[in-house]
Amino acid sequence: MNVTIIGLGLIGGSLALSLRHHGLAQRLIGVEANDAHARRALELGLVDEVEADLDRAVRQADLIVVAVPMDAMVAVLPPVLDTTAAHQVVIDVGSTKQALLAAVAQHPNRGRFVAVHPMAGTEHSGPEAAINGLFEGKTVVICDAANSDADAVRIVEQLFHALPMRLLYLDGADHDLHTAYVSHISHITSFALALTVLEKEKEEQRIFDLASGGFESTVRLAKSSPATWVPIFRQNRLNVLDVLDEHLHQLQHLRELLAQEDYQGLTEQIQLANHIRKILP
Ligand SMILES: NC(=O)c1ccc[n+]([C@@H]2O[C@H](COP(=O)([O-])OP(=O)(O)OC[C@H]3O[C@@H](n4cnc5c(N)ncnc54)[C@H](O)[C@@H]3O)[C@@H](O)[C@H]2O)c1
Ligand SMILES: O=C(O)C(=O)C[C@]1(C(=O)O)C=C[C@@H](O)C=C1
Repeated sequence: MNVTIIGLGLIGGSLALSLRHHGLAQRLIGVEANDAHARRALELGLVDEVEADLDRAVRQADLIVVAVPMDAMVAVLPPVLDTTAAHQVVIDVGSTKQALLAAVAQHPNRGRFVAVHPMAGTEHSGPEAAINGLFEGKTVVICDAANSDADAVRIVEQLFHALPMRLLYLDGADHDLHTAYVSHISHITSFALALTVLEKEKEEQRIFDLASGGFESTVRLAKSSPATWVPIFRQNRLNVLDVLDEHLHQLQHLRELLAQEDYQGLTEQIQLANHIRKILP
């Protein structure tokens, strides 16, 4: 397969490495808005060439992957589909789905598009962040598969099985609800934790000296880029607000138990939280 990847950052770059590693891509063509990223992607060997003209890049590929931030995704996908022919397949890798699916719902080439979300990533971005093997053993969500052509879905299923990834099928609304409840809220809490510590602990050396596994593991996501996360929060605003209200309630409850010296109550809440061990052993 010839593959065109639009957006040569963490996810586009990692997918390029995985496709190459598994012998799934013969020729890899990149499209990248940031010249420095384009140059670095070529130096790192993520793609064979970078094409400045979007239409030309799309026409040369069997598979087109759109791997740009969610605000750009909604702008880029319709023109990509305008150029897509009946033998080609287009996928996205976006973290939210409803706005994107709505943007192409009436497109005459909608059937060639398969909405895909690999549940794998890191807090880093750009071509330097690309990792071979990032997707191995992880889940990939395929959304609203019934609205894509059956042969396009089959090609995408074979591709992700080969990486290998576990396939999960959801409709766009369920996808956005459940990713808000698990993934998006985790980023909000980590940003809030970093802001809290930076506000209270003015001596940065103290943060450096005292940060151990606990702080490192809970603050890791706060290193993530606003260019990735603001568009996600914007497109999934209502679901994120819903889960954020619950989170604020939980924080308030824990605060009240401590203020009231209700240590039995705190024990019970921590035991309830420990249930997560059964789900994620
Ligand atoms: N970061 C994660 O952990 C993660 C995981 C799964 C899915 N995603 C989704 O994958 C997509 C890409 O995220 P990422 O983490 O790889 O971001 P990234 O910032 O690492 O890479 C995005 C790249 O797209 C480029 N770009 C932006 N607009 C463009 C345009 N119009 N045309 C061409 N290139 C353009 C940027 O310059 C950048 O190099 C996002 O939609 C994100 O929601 C991210
Ligand atoms: O592990 C991380 O650093 C991630 O942010 C990956 C992560 C997540 O688990 O929330 C982030 C966004 C996605 O759309 C999918 C995966």
